[in-house]
Amino acid sequence: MTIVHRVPIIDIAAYIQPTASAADKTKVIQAVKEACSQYGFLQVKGHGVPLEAQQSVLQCCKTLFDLPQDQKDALSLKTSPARRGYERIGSQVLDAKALPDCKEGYYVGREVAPDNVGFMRGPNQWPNLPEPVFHEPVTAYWQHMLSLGQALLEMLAIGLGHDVSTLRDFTKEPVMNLKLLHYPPHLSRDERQFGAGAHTDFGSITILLQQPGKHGLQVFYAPTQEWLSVPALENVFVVNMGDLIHKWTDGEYNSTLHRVINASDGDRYSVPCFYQGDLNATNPFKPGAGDETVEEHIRRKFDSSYGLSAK
Ligand SMILES: O=C(O)CCC(=O)C(=O)O
Ligand SMILES: [Fe+2]
Repeated sequence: MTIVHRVPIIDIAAYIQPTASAADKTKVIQAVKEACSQYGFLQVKGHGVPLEAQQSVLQCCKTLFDLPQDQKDALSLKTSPARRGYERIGSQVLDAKALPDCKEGYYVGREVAPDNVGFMRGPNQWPNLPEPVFHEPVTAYWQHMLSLGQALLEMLAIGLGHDVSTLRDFTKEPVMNLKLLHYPPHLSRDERQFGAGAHTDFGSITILLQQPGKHGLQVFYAPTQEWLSVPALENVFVVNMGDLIHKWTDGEYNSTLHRVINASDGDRYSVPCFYQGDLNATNPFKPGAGDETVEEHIRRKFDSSYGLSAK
């Protein structure tokens, strides 16, 4: 019998609901742990993020990327020390063996005053759109991701046998950035062209919202050397482990290669949320081990993917 491998869908409602029994919470945590070890990826439902908030942020993608090119270029992330703002199609090379990615993107994170600027810290570059059209739905979605990110990290920590309190420094003032993404229709016949080249994510965890029905994400499953397609399902988030969690758990939670080829006829929008963590934190699971900080790790990985020198 052939075994079909697929990224599991896990209902995490029992962890989030205060009234759920301890036994049900344990079951969810165990299922999450197994998915993180085997695939490095899971899909979550029962997450508590309102569907309208998801639909609104996807609409924000369309509104933003429909703006004239010069208005988008005026928000370029390359001029922002906080690494917030817009990148043109072809700006990022996620896989050095492939062509530059066929996607445009826009990073937005916690709003920080201009006098508190630093790496991934500082003001956002908001487009010239009415606040209820862009700023407000994006900010509301960011808040939902912060709560879901916290819950997921707790599940990961408990699954490894730690108390939730071990996450205190790491989740104190976490850097967590949304990336609004637009993949135009995939027209190239060049095998080296991807929407997003094969890569692992840099940070701790990524919570990805795919536009429902717009498939395109593929995850590498090393035991069988297969690329597994992860369908774009409504009200289901894709969650994956980043390089920090991989390193900090000695690979027990796997940071897995993935890539995107827009498999739909038209445009594809998606919104990954990169939960990096508090920049000053080190490995919460091995305090005092002398690891590099979150900032040192992220700066190295992020800047090299854009050809930026570390500042
Ligand atoms: O757009 C997607 O489905 C995934 C994007 C992704 O992997 C990334 O931006 O790191
Ligand atoms: Fe990714």
